[in-house]
Amino acid sequence: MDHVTMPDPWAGAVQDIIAAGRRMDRFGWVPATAGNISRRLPDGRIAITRSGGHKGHLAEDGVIAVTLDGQAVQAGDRPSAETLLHCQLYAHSDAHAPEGRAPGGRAEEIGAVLHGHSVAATVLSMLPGEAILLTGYEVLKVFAGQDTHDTTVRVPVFDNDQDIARLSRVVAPHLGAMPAGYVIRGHGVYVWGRTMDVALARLEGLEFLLACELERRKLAP
Ligand SMILES: CSCCC(=O)C(=O)COP(=O)(O)O
Ligand SMILES: [Zn+2]
Repeated sequence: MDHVTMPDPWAGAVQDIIAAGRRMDRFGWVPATAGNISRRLPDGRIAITRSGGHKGHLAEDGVIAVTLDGQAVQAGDRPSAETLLHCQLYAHSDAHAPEGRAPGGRAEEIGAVLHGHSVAATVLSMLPGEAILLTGYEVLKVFAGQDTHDTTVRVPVFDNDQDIARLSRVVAPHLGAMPAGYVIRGHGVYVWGRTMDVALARLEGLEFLLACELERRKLAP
């Protein structure tokens, strides 16, 4: 009988995260040690980047496991400083996902979360206001529930806070109503998806639109 090799879920998650970090680095979205990346494991735990490393040059030991409440599985491991922002998205999706569908941008099953620090997200979010409005762009259709350019997608902007637990409490009431993700002021974006590929596509879409918006405002301030 042929020997069948079963895929190793941990190795798969680590490779997804390493590849995502490289892709984000190619676009310049993870400068220095910025950004963090996570993926859900089949047992409900989360694979997430270790704090402080360069996310474009991750090795296998740059990814560690945490529980859904953000505790490192292995004592002494230091997960991303922003782990709680990832965990709250997974926990919310567990509590609300209607079988993985996301009509109208409502809660969906979340399998991967990405955080980057692009120039466009950083600069645009320093302008006053509680949201960045994206209107009329074809690429808006990359977001769940959007099927026309003829619409406005609201990307909430939350004030930055070094106290991540407190920041997560500010984000909490908006969970399930952010089809494009959110931005932390002067800091960067959070985007998620059912799979790593979906999360990456949405991140590329959002970053493209933020870059467009930055250019547009330079032309017509
Ligand atoms: C130099 S970036 C400051 C920290 C940050 O915002 C970030 O995204 C990276 O933090 P981590 O602990 O995940 O490495
Ligand atoms: Zn950050």
